[in-house]
Amino acid sequence: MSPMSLFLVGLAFAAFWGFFQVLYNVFFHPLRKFPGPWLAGATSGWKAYKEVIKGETLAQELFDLHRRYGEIVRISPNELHFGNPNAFHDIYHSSRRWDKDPGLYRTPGVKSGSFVFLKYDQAKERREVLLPIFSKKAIQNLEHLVWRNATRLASSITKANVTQSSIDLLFAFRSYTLDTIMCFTFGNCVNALEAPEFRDPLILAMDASLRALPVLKNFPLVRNLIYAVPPGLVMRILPDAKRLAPRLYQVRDLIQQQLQVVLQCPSKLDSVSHQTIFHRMLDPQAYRRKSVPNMTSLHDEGFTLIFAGANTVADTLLMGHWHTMRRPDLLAQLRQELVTVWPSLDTEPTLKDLEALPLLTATIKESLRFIPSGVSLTRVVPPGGAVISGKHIPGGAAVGMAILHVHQSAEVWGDDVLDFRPERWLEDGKKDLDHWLVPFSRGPRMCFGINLAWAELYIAFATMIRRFDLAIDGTTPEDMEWRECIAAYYPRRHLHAWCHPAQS
Ligand code: HEM
Repeated sequence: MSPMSLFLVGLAFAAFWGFFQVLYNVFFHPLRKFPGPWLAGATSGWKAYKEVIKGETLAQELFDLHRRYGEIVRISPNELHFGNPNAFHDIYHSSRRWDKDPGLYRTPGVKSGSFVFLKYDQAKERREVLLPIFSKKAIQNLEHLVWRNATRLASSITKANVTQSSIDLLFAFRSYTLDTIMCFTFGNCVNALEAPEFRDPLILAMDASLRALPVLKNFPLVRNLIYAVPPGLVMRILPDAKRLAPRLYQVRDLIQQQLQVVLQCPSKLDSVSHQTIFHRMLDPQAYRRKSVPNMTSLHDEGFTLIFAGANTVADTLLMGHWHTMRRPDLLAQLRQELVTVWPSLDTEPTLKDLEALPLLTATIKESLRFIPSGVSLTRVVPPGGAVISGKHIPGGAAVGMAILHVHQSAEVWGDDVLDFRPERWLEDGKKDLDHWLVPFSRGPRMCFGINLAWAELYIAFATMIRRFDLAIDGTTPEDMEWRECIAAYYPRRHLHAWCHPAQS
């Protein structure tokens, strides 16, 4: 058979297979009775089209889809999205140790990090090893490290101020959180805070690589190819490689280099005053089975911890500062409150002092409510099915709910749900709001960096508001529109602010 005939036979076979799949999805699939756009139920191409070709944030469109189709929407042949906030607590309940969905969690191309383990048991084993370095007590003992990075952030901003430039707060906050997570986990920070204009190569590479994630999430074949084939070959065979591949590989390489710095010179760890992932993961005594995982596991854990820990905190700071700067009255009240525990700029307060400030705490909670988190954190319903939000869902279905849909539910937060109003946290009878604040998710796979995150948030908010007179430099609400790329990607001009040193 000639190559052309072979090609035509292949094409015919693919067309037949595609047709057969659409028929199955529409008429025989266990989820066929769930409502949603017809095309979404028929083919996963609908979601790919929205997320990759149109570059949309599906979570935003889902508000409209839930209004049209009800509280459960079929957004892919085997995936349901829930719109009722109660469903969040059903899916991410501590008793539900469901697998993570490979469709989403294989996207980063690593398999053995806390964030990407599909099975609860694997995640639990690793969590037991790492939890001691992320416990509340461990973080309290290391708050000086966070303060040190916040002070470095302030001094880099002050230096930039001398040249009369406003600050790119997205990259400034990401530099602060990247240095902090690197210092905690690797004991070796990249000094992103000292990079000119906060544009460290790792910051730029991590940001640019976000754009590749929707492609990798929606096209498993592409991603398997990209991760399996050596970079040089990928560059030749992938049409969009020039834009996508170098950044992805750059991030991996840079993190690998950081690991190597420590692995090749273990004595570096002697000067680190705290336990890092190296101390924990390479200690056989930390494991029930008393054996340590291989180097790939160490790399995967480092890689995912950096992604899980850096952008999330920075994006919360970004949203919080954007909204707070738009309310000068709030900024002034926060400054007043801070002065009570931080009267002279020469002596910083303690984390405990900050935690006792009601308005600061409320502002952080409200910032966490505004976190740009639109990804549906999909889980696989176990065989036999489960009841979610009062409905029976067949086993094998991927189910999830974007945090955005809990945080923007008017039913929970009231008609002013879209207003940034920290005061809501201070009003009487609003204690139950905490139940609906779920930025770190809930249940057995809930974030275990929560204590570090809160410490970073308190210390950075306090530093920025106490040390600087802040004002937005030309950023518009359109600039702040983000695209869901598993993490948030800001395609327009980043939030820029004037940060003039405050009088002591
Ligand atoms: C404001 C900051 C943060 C937010 C909003 C946040 C949010 C989340 C969410 C929603 C999850 C659940 C994801 C899922 O279900 O797949 C998660 C998991 C995780 N987070 Fe965070 N996170 C933050 C900071 C951090 C930090 C600082 C670390 C530091 C190491 C961290 C490490 C992790 C890890 C390792 C997991 C995976 C846990 C598991 O699957 O068992 N996070 N985070």
